[in-house]
Amino acid sequence: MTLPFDADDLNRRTPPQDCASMAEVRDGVDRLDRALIGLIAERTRYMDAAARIKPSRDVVRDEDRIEDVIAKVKAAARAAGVPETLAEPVWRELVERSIQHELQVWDATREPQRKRS
Ligand SMILES: C=C(O[C@@H]1C=C(C(=O)O)C=C[C@H]1O)C(=O)O
Repeated sequence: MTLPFDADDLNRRTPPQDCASMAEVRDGVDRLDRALIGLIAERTRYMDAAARIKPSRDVVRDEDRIEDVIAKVKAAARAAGVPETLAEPVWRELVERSIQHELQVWDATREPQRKRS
């Protein structure tokens, strides 16, 4: 499997501790954002797969799995030195938007009579 972003593009960034100008800082942020979008794009393809696999619209939103995702992200954030106060709200929003996407895909790929009325 290849990485879902251009590693050469990312590798051209100046490490944060070596940045001497805001131009270098912003170039590094822009390169990371492109990589993050690539990762979020692939995360979204898993939402498409979930919409294909789940048997009913009622199970698109799974509260236990949401809390499992958030707990794992908080642990990963702690390990990586990312403040939980940054990671948790970002992921809660990402999951909510992902569920909206999954619901749209679920509806678009089912027969009209099986859609929510
Ligand atoms: C992809 C799923 O569907 C939803 C989306 C989730 C996510 O963005 O990680 C988590 C829970 C679900 O409500 C899933 O159930 O795993």
